[in-house]
Amino acid sequence: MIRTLDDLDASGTAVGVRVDINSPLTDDGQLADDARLRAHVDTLSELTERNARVAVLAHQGRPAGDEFMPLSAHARRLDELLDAPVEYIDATFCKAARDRIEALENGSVLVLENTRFYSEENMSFDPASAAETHLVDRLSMVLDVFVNDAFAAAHRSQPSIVGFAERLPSFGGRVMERELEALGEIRERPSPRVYVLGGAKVDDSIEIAETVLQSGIADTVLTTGVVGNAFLHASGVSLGAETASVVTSRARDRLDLAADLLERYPERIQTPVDVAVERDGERVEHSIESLPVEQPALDVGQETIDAYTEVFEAAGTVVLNGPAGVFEDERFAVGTTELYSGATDAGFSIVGGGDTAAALRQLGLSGFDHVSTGGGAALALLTGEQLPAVTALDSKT
Ligand SMILES: Nc1ncnc2c1ncn2[C@@H]1O[C@H](COP(=O)(O)OP(=O)(O)O)[C@@H](O)[C@H]1O
Ligand SMILES: O=C(OP(=O)(O)O)[C@H](O)COP(=O)(O)O
Repeated sequence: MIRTLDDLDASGTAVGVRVDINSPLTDDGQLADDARLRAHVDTLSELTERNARVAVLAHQGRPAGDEFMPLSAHARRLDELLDAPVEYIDATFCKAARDRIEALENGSVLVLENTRFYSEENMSFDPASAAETHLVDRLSMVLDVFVNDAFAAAHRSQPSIVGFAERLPSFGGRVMERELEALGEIRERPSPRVYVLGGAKVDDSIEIAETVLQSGIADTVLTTGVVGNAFLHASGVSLGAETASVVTSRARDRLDLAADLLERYPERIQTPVDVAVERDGERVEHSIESLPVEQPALDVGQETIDAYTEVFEAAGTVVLNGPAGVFEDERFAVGTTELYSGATDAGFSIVGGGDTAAALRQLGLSGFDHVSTGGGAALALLTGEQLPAVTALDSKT
């Protein structure tokens, strides 16, 4: 068990809070979505209301990526979202940043610059080595305690995620606490547990399918999206050249494992029984028996939706990751809309994933028991892994 804000006497202390506000951006560098910022309001408000001096640590994008940007827009948005004053400095751990942290008034917030502007933050370290990095070493001089609220980055072993717990009294924030509570005890969630794996990260999903089936975390795996097409392809169904090419471009070396899983768990993995393609501008559905077709399969068909929805009705827990089709085009958003709405009928429903969250917002879908702020982190936890951020917090409790 990690320590939480309930265990922290925050008043007057300088608290470093690692958040994950890595967000989609518009072409001119503005925030396209502020869901991850809103998620951290509880933790940040609680600390300012308790008179802490708060230094916010966060990343945005990856080096050389389109979304590798400063955190100035994020700081402006946090200033709107929080009652406390929020300042921003385009420095992370140099003397100027440390001086600003020391000059902070109780109950105010300073957003430090993107941690990934510094090379060490883009590498993996064990906690003891992470504690020796420049970022952790120098910030530890001016911080009294550390709060990790960055659940969505908790599967990374980067200095700002795992290093501070070695140097400072460390606590999990409210997002971290809620996510671990909802996702950490997956084996204790009611059975049958059904994992619906869709989207386009085919190799990752095949590996997740293996882990959750083998460990018994999932009773059944339902496949949709490119993942569903990949399982069909692996089972020997001739989908047509276009769909096969999407599958093979997304699945580098895991299709053999998919074929193996279908043989090992024939009763526990389901693949689509029909797909939807575009013909003359219209959505047209084809049963698997009537394949191959020339056009790419862009969604699951109605019979698949019905069959999977029936599985949800008897499910204790449903975990969904990845859209069931190309939801960006409304003709092919049917599978995603119907399956995600259907999943809310299960005893307990959990959804996660960056594109999945965007799909839910775009399609106006809600009513889940837990919507995770994390994609990779949520799935790692849902396969029973312990996350590096949690290991670091745990070891110092
Ligand atoms: N049948 C399909 N063919 C092509 N792309 C698809 C298909 N089904 C889903 N996708 C695409 O998968 C993408 C999202 O997948 P992914 O990144 O794995 O999701 P997440 O970020 O939620 O884990 C979307 O852009 C969607 O258009
Ligand atoms: O957006 C994130 O992960 P996600 O896309 O798996 O939800 C986190 O900010 C982690 O980012 P990273 O995958 O660049 O380490």
